[in-house]
Amino acid sequence: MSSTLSMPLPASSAAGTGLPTGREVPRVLSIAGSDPSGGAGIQADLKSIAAHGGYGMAAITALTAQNTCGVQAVHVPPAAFLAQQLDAVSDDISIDAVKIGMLGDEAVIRTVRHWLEKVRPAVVVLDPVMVATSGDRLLKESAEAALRDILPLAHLITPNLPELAMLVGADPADSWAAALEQGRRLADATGATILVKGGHLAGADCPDALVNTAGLLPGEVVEVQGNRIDTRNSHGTGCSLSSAIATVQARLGDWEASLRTVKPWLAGALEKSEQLEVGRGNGPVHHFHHVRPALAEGAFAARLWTEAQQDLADIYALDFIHGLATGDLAEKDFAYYLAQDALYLNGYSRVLARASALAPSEGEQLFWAGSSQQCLEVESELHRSWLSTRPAQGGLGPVTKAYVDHLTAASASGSYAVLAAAVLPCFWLYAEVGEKLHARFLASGEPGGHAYAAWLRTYADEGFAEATRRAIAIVDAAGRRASDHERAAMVTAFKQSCRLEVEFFDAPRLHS
Ligand SMILES: Nc1ncnc2c1ncn2[C@@H]1O[C@H](COP(=O)(O)OP(=O)(O)O)[C@@H](O)[C@H]1O
Ligand SMILES: Cc1ncc(COP(=O)(O)O)c(N)n1
Repeated sequence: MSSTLSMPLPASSAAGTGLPTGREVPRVLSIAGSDPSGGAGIQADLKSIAAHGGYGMAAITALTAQNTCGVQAVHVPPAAFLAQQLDAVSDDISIDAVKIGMLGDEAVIRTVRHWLEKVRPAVVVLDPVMVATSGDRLLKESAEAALRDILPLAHLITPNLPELAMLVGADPADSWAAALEQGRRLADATGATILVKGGHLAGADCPDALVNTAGLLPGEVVEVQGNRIDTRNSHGTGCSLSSAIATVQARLGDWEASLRTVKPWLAGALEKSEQLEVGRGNGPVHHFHHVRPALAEGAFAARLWTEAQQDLADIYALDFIHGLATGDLAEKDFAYYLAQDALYLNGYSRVLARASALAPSEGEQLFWAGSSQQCLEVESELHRSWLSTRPAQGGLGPVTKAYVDHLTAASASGSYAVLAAAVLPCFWLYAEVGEKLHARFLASGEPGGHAYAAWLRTYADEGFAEATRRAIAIVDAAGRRASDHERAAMVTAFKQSCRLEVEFFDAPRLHS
């Protein structure tokens, strides 16, 4: 073991205070090697930093040619150029946290050491990278002593078990207790906090622990439990963990809280790693597993429209629609349809009023309130004109009741988004069918003796078309804001209404 281990360099003053920078977006510098396959090194660091809301920077210590199967080559550029990179950053930018990864050789370590002594960043996390997951060396054996010497300049050191063993000059720990004991020894020797990681142990658990023997933590050992994820995609876990914890520490100033934030994220990144399908070996983790892809404007409405296509096709195939178009529809069927429409509109108006009550903005509140009023006006117009000359057709029909019940249930769900999705088909499908029927009527030369000519002309209402466009835009925006769960409920409510639109047009055949 290096003699310098017993003579730790003084850590920077901020190390002990653990004061958070309080910055919303910490500026985090990774000093590490490049992994062109994107899973480890600076590439993993920049993703991890961004995944935790930091602003990532990177000074490159070494270039590697590697992929998920192993390291093919390592090129360490002149250390003087690394010094230039580091100075370029620190001369211009306040750095809230530094993460140090692969250092490569002694000259690089010396350069980083001088820079750390000069700049004294408030948070320094050092991952003593020596050997890649694939077993390839990333630090020259001759540089191991120099690496030990730089450790006291770090506030947190994050060795895996083989690295921990090497740093304390012992055999790799074969139990968690032995690993913690080695962690204590390294904490004693460096004055830093050690993150002892359970990744290389066997068993269903995968614990990590912070170890500090200088009284910086609530206890000498602070353990954070975790379950072992069954995956071989562990390429870059150490890099990802250390840069994530540096970022969160810069914001929180509390190592335990930072570890408790980062560990579940890393577990999720390991769990979702399969989704990436990167490489044939030990694949990378999914750094952004927690970020849902944003839906583009119109994308959710487009999805709903796709869902509605079968119901639209079913509507066009109905005898009722066919009869309305040709004028051959039995008068009693039409009368039944109108009477049910009037009853439906009354219930629909109440549900739209509820949408108005739940609306998140005054504009939408006004839209639904206006639509609700419009419904009642159309209803009374139906009674005044079309229904005044036709005998009453009994009470509430079964489909009308089912439709109004469905909408009422959607309004009782309390979700504005679900309610808006449920009321949309009455705008959208009705406008679509009306426009088609009207166009067909015009194309046929508006035959004079057509029994439903006056009704078909009412379909050419630009005001209703405009209201429909607005309703679609409102539901689209609500869908984009919604959680996955709520969005799925919106689709279900929308589809149910589409189905009921089909049944509503078919009801006269069955119930008149
Ligand atoms: N299979 C796994 N399931 C859950 N967490 C893991 C797994 N493997 C590693 N980890 C976690 O990933 C981090 C890195 O650990 P480790 O694999 O020991 O280090 P390294 O990547 O440096 O070899 C630790 O937080 C560890 O607990
Ligand atoms: C450039 C670089 N830095 C670090 C590692 C170690 O990562 P891991 O041991 O997690 O594969 C690596 N493979 N490449």
